[in-house]
Amino acid sequence: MKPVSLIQFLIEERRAGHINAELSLLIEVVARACKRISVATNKGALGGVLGMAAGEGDAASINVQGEAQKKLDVISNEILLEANAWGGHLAACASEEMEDPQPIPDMYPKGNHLLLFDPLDGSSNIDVNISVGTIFSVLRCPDGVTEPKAEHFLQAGTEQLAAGYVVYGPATVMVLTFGHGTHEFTLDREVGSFVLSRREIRIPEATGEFAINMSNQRHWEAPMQRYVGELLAGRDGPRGRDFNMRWVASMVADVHRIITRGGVFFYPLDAKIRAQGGKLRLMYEANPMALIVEQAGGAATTGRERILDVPPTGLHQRVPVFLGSREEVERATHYHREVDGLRG
Ligand SMILES: O=P(O)(O)OC[C@H]1O[C@](O)(COP(=O)(O)O)[C@@H](O)[C@@H]1O
Ligand SMILES: [Mg+2]
Ligand SMILES: [Mg+2]
Repeated sequence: MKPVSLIQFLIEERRAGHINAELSLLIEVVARACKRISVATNKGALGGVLGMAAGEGDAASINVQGEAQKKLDVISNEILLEANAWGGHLAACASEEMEDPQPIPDMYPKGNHLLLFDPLDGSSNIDVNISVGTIFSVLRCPDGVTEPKAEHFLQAGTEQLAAGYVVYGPATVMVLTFGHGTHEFTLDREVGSFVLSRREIRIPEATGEFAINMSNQRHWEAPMQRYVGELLAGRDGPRGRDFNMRWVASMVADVHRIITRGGVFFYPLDAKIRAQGGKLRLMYEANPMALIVEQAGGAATTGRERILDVPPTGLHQRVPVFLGSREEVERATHYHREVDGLRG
């Protein structure tokens, strides 16, 4: 079969009426920016991009989440902002690395879309040469809004027009959805273009593999203790089978494994992070991943409700995340809802 490039795929999606020309251009621009991030991550120590970003004096730079920034967090953020500034496809961008949304400069034409991104996900892994990635989500700019503020980004995940991630691993791979299936593209480094490698990905409904940071176990809520306890009990426990465990600590890499061979990923609420609502960010981590996973036949909840239905209250809002193979997400969610006295 003849290879299908990302550009050809976008034309097909336009013809099918799934996207318009402006959204197609936006995705092309994001893909181009991600190729540049891929080049920067691939250079590793030789590119001078490893280590912490410099802040005041000898201190490391801190982002809006109070987390120390890696040099590549800052570089990836700048690549995405710069690439998207002038194309006329966006009204504003919002990022994990910026407190407030960044409007498109007045000197450039403005479009009707809002782009949110986690420019470098799993950045604690960058110095040890483990996969990292970029996550993005596209929303429509509300009608009549010429200078979008944070409140204009606060739309439920069901409103996303597109969602995607790119994993910078042994191969650079983009996974994309417009709400009509989830598709994978692999970067052909010689040619410099993304090529369709899997169309209409399906996540198996059942799985024997889970991903969670077990070091937080003592802080989890009772239903999470119960659920994981049953998995760990294996063949002799109530589930009557053994389960395998994996944790990369790059959400993109963990989700990509699930998209490829099934599995389930949890970043639950725990006593340490209860006050902030969870670890992962709703608008540019949980929502795009939830749409990608649902479009591949999987499920995504906060442990209590569907992620895509969560009403957003802040640009950097955090939520618990349960996603992947439907049967396990539903079982873990049921244990939580049961304890809360909820049905389902
Ligand atoms: O270090 P922990 O607590 O296991 O958390 C790992 C999680 O944190 C993240 O690294 C958060 O993303 P950022 O690197 O973008 O802040 C996820 O990719 C990952 O799943
Ligand atoms: Mg992240
Ligand atoms: Mg990040």
